[in-house]
Amino acid sequence: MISFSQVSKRYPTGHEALGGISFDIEPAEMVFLTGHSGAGKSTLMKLIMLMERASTGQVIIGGRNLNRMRASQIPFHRRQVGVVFQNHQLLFDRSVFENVALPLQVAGFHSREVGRRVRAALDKVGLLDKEKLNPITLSGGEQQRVGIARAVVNKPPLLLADEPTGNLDPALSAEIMKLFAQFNAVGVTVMIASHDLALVRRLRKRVLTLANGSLVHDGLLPEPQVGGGV
Ligand SMILES: Nc1ncnc2c1ncn2[C@@H]1O[C@H](COP(=O)(O)OP(=O)(O)OP(=O)(O)O)[C@@H](O)[C@H]1O
Repeated sequence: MISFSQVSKRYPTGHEALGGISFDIEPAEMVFLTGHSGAGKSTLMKLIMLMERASTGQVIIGGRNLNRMRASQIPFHRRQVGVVFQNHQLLFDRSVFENVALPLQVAGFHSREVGRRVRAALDKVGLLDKEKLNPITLSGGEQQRVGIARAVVNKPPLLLADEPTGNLDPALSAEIMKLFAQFNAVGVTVMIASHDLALVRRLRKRVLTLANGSLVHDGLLPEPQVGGGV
């Protein structure tokens, strides 16, 4: 589903955010992306969304080579990739329903189909009874759920989340991760950037770790050493 082959990204400032990264993620895998601040996590996700282009190397998403993708094909590509941000980027002058409906309206769905799909997405994140509310009246965890419903409403095969639990307490963070795992269980490929190593470790999924733009670990995180000795 995601294939990076010797991918580097140098910004116009001259800063190399990623240097020679290679990895493959199969359809329906769930992986975490970790690393220090500035390690290159957001840059890697921006390459997948085609918000940035690789300087060298090859990025293939869902069988399509992004290096060769023309500008006219980018909207179609973006519809295949649901994105969840830390600050969820909801519109506070619209209802929960309207926020989740946006991607479908942009894609030109008929209003009856929009209603059906929005309610299905809100049901999946447990917010069906809040559709008429303004998201500003919701808790942080509920707002993040609205962001997730919006990301999955047109059923993308790939879901990316950049620090989706950054502002949430541990219990809410675990709930949000459970939601991602549920989407993954029905076949969605999921990639989540997170600083929360304790939470990531508990979920026992593959972890890609970046340091200064290089991939320094790929696999399960080792269990923490407790107490030392034996
Ligand atoms: N548009 C840009 N122009 C120039 N440099 C950039 C740009 N975006 C990111 N960088 C630099 O590239 C490096 C990687 O940034 P990136 O945002 O990918 O890191 P990150 O791992 O997501 O960090 P954080 O966890 O703090 O979000 C940083 O040194 C950053 O300053």
